[in-house]
Amino acid sequence: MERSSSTMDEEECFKVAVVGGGLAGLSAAEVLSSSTIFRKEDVVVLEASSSLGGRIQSVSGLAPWPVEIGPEFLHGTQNSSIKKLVDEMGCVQRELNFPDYYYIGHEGRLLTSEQASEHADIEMVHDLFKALIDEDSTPEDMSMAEYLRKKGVSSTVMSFAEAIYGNDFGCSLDKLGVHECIQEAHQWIYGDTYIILDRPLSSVVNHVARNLNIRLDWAVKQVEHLEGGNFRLRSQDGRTLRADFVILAVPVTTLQQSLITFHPPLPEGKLRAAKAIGMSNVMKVVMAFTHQFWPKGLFDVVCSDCFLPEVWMTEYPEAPSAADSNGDEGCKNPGPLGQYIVVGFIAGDGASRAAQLSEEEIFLQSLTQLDRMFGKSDHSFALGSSVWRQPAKAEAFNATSTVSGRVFLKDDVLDPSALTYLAESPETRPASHCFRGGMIVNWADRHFIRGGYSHPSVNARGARLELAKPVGNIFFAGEATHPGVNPCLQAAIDTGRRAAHEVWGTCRRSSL
Ligand SMILES: Cc1cc2nc3c(=O)[nH]c(=O)nc-3n(C[C@H](O)[C@H](O)[C@H](O)COP(=O)(O)OP(=O)(O)OC[C@H]3O[C@@H](n4cnc5c(N)ncnc54)[C@H](O)[C@@H]3O)c2cc1C
Repeated sequence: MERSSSTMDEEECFKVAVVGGGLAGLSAAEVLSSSTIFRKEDVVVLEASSSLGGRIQSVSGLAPWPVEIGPEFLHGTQNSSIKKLVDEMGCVQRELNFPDYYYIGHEGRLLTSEQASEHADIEMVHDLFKALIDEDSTPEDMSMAEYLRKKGVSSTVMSFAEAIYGNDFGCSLDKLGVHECIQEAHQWIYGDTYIILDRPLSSVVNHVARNLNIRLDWAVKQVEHLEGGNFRLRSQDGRTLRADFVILAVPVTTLQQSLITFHPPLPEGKLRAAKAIGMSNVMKVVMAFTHQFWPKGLFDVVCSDCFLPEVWMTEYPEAPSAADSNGDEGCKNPGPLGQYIVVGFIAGDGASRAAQLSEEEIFLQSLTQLDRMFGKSDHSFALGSSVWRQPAKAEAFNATSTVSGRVFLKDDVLDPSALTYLAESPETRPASHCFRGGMIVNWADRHFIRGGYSHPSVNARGARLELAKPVGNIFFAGEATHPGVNPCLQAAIDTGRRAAHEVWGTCRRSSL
């Protein structure tokens, strides 16, 4: 093995290069850097973008608190590495019920979960999913859309299933694979509780990264296996370094789209496995309001037949919490637009369709939906009402236009004449009335991510295990390599730690 952090022909040499500074890569580097066989300087994390965290990102300026534009919740409290980590960090945690309301778009009705349990179509969706998981004999693999069609469900039931399950899984029903859905349900060991933290998830990232050797803006373009047995990694801008071991902790889209090339190429089976695992688009529409216009206690609404299939309301702590005093970046009050935040969550085909619209049109559709859900009915406004700025033609925008990550103010979105109209219509248009601005985040357009998260996919049996298998001294981590079809934060941590132990095991074997 070569000496670490040394230079050879002016090339730095490390024992391990971890590619990707999301939670998976950082967890891998944390295990290795604190092990008995590596020192901090032996392990380098190469992150393509200019910040750590990957899909964990928050923005300031919308609310009195950084708003998460990626993950927001801890899914489950049992057997969970992320839960253990935030407990160790002393984070205050709040439990949430999900979903606690349903909105039936075509009927214009808002139902509590108790009322929903008496709604035949909603109950049928839950029963069909439960029966699929509990069935003794697994059906042949197919998409959930096909499975439900075979069960003869109505278009209304299909549309509930799309909003309740498809959107949550991060894809459309025609991409959701029944075998991996069953596998996920059987291997889900974390429980059903949703947790939200008193501080941004970037605090967890910073905590894991606190003692690591990190290079930002280091986008790996090529991994070359050299004759001496080690690897040369080349960045997009031509820098190089060497390492004895490589851990790839990048999103599965990076392999699917061959954004990193390998010499010699990775085995065909590895690429087939990567391509078998679906990762659809996910879009978040974050909106800031000056007032709460929804019933007290309402947290989350799953909406069928609507532009936004799910919305949730976030109330941020009024007093600064521990995170502020810890001096975490982005936690200072930046002068919020509103105290009340509503997040619209769109996945799969809905997100891809929305990405073709202008930002104005996306806000228009979202606010009109919220007005209908929570305002007194007023038949005088229709979708696309002329009080809004005339949206530019959809085809004038390509997908990139919706990911500017820019904060839009009300005036950017509204025609001046609309302001007078809305001032007079707080009851019928409660959301538009107190809307102050927002942000649209289209994850397919995040250059180094290119999608939301991996979802149960058709004909993907065994693909995650195959993706996770080492190729020589190249090891694989990241949520899509979790065998439990689990695209969550704990999967990122667990796969990173697993890859670190594989490197460690290989090192120990070679030194015996
Ligand atoms: C909108 C959204 C909402 C979500 N909600 C939740 C939630 O509520 N709860 C939950 O548990 N999970 C949620 N998730 C999933 C969760 O975010 C992921 O499971 C987790 O963050 C994945 O971590 P990772 O390290 O595997 O990948 P990533 O976080 O994607 O990290 C990969 C890193 O690799 C870097 N990279 C890519 N290419 C290169 C290259 N060539 N060279 C160097 N670096 C490179 C990327 O920049 C990135 O930093 C959500 C995801 C999204 C997008």
